[in-house]
Amino acid sequence: MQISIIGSGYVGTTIAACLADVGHDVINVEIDEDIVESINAGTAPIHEPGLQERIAEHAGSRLRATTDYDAVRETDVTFLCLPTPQADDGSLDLAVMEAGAESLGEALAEKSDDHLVVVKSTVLPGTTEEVVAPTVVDAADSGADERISFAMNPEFLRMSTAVTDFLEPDKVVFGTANDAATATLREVYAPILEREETDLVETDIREAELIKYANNAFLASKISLVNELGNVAKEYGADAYEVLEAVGLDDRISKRFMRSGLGWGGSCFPKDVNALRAGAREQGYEPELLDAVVAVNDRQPRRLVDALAEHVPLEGARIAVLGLSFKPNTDDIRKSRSLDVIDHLRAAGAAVVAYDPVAMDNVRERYPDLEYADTAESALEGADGAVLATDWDGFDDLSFDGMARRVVVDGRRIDIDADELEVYDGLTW
Ligand SMILES: NC(=O)c1ccc[n+]([C@@H]2O[C@H](COP(=O)([O-])OP(=O)(O)OC[C@H]3O[C@@H](n4cnc5c(N)ncnc54)[C@H](O)[C@@H]3O)[C@@H](O)[C@H]2O)c1
Ligand SMILES: O=c1ccn([C@@H]2O[C@H](COP(=O)(O)OP(=O)(O)O[C@H]3O[C@H](CO)[C@@H](O)[C@H](O)[C@H]3O)[C@@H](O)[C@H]2O)c(=O)[nH]1
Repeated sequence: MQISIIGSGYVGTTIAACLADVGHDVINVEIDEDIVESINAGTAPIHEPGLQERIAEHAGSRLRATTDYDAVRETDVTFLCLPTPQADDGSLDLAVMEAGAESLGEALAEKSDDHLVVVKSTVLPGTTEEVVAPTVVDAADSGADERISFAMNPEFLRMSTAVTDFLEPDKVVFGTANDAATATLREVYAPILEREETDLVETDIREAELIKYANNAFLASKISLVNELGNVAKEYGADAYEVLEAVGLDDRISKRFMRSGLGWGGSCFPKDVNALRAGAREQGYEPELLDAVVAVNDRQPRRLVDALAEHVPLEGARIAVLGLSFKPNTDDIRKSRSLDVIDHLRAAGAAVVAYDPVAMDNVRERYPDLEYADTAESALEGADGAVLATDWDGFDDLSFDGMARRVVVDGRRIDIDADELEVYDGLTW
């Protein structure tokens, strides 16, 4: 099938490479020329396991990239993978979606065949039908509403496991308004739907939009509850990890997403929970539980720095922060809790030396004056204290010998050898 993908960021690039890998002809339409060049040269523009080899294999044949929207006319279906960021007041900012939808409509004005536009971006109920569709249709010529149809297909992939999550999902959700759209989506996903483990949910567009928010709200709430229980466990001197491991044996609860600590960050949970809160309020409903979910999460970095301050006077201290990405195996630092930790440490007068295996270039743009170390051990050299902020592989095997004071506060319950440490403290245990 001929597929175009508008926006080639974390989602657009990943799904383009994966759809090419399962046999489709895919073209990425992206405004950033560096990304376009990178894909066409066979180089992944982001760090994501499994992506580089797929882009290298298919670039120039089944996978191409361009800045020119006219390319969509050669395709049967277009996926919109544009950002849907958070506005200053927490609500959903649709400006980029609207701009992309308009460019798409203008390009489709000159296509006489039927075309399916699929919203892949995370958008609140009503957005596909009330914002995206009219914008595309208005920008195309008259009669466009007869030829162009719309669908919503939320994406559940996670950073760092994006390729396998897309190719081997628990579920695929098609929100459509007619059978032809469903049939097209079935064709796109045919190789993925062959897997027995993948459930297919076919529903209306509005439900598909809300399924994505409900999914993320549920997971973020689960982690905040786990963190609240962890904070209480620490007050009692009980080990939250032992407690929650036992709780997770109950099938209804499950063992997954039970790791307490610094809390959730990333490009999705924060903005999506906030968009849902703002959307609910707009509809006249007070989302009190979701408000608390965010409040608990926002407190964790401060709690970690307070815990460190109990062992090390922070003013003038040299503190190593290990792990800067919002989770391991990605260079994505969007809403990373590590950055909040750095802000609190600097506000308390500490000199921070930071290390991350892949995310330092991204952090450097935001903190050009921070000291960066080439290795975790060199960050620890001479430090008066250290914070473990992201649970990267290899952090369980660190030597703390070079520290001036061997004080470590762990925000992620990494299995380190704490025997030689002066102080080993955990955020929630
Ligand atoms: N990142 C994730 O893990 C994830 C997972 C599921 C869903 N989502 C959702 O998918 C959407 C995209 O997220 P992302 O993380 O890939 O965003 P991103 O910011 O990484 O990528 C968006 C891309 O769109 C490009 N772009 C901006 N305006 C454009 C335009 N007018 N025309 C063409 N390209 C344009 C940008 O240059 C950028 O490369 C969001 O709605 C997000 O909530 C993200
Ligand atoms: O037990 C846990 C699990 C996760 N986290 C934190 O939660 C955040 C999010 O982690 P994860 O969900 O693995 O990563 P994302 O890539 O943000 O993926 C989420 O957000 C995506 C974008 O919407 C969705 O597609 C995914 O299904 C959803 O899991 C990270 O900061 C993790 O450190 C914890 O603190 N404890």
